[in-house]
Amino acid sequence: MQAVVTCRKAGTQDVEALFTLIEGYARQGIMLPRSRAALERMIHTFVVAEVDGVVVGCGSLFKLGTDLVEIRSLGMTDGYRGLGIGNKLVEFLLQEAKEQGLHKVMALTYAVNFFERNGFHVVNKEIFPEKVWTDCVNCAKQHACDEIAVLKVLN
Ligand SMILES: CC(=O)SCCNC(=O)CCNC(=O)[C@H](O)C(C)(C)COP(=O)(O)OP(=O)(O)OC[C@H]1O[C@@H](n2cnc3c(N)ncnc32)[C@H](O)[C@@H]1OP(=O)(O)O
Repeated sequence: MQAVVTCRKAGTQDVEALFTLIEGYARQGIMLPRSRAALERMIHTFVVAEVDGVVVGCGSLFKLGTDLVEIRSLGMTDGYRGLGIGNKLVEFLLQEAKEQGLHKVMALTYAVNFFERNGFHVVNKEIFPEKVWTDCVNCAKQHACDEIAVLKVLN
């Protein structure tokens, strides 16, 4: 029987799964760490992907301005990468952004090809307002950021 993949908004019952997933990538320097308390506070910004009811991926939308939002904390658990679930999560996040009336979606990432396949293009980091960099104070690489900025403008 084929596995059922679904995307949905996260709830407080997902905090532990999100914490574990993000912590794993934070240790590899791919994501910023998020405490359980912070996740609880920001849970309304998160979406999750489930396979047969088990959380295998997540992503979040962080509002940066009246029309600009950032995709953050996007990742799959081991064994679930490369199965098209990331594409589904991004689609879901873009739909969420649209419903919130936000038409410019950006991300800072190393997975540039993945975002390009989802209709984003590489842009100069300098085009974003100062506000974008609020989270960077928590990043070990803040003075040597090598992530690439990508942007998608929604119709
Ligand atoms: C803003 C941020 O949060 S950036 C952090 C991004 N997260 C990470 O780097 C964590 C590690 N990676 C992952 O968790 C996942 O691989 C993700 C989120 C990047 C992509 O999710 P997946 O489910 O693996 O991607 P999916 O299977 O939908 O792949 C879609 C396409 O992107 C490509 N792709 C997937 N991951 C990557 C990557 N890291 N770099 C480049 N291309 C990629 C795939 O080859 C695939 O191409 P295809 O459609 O021609 O086959």
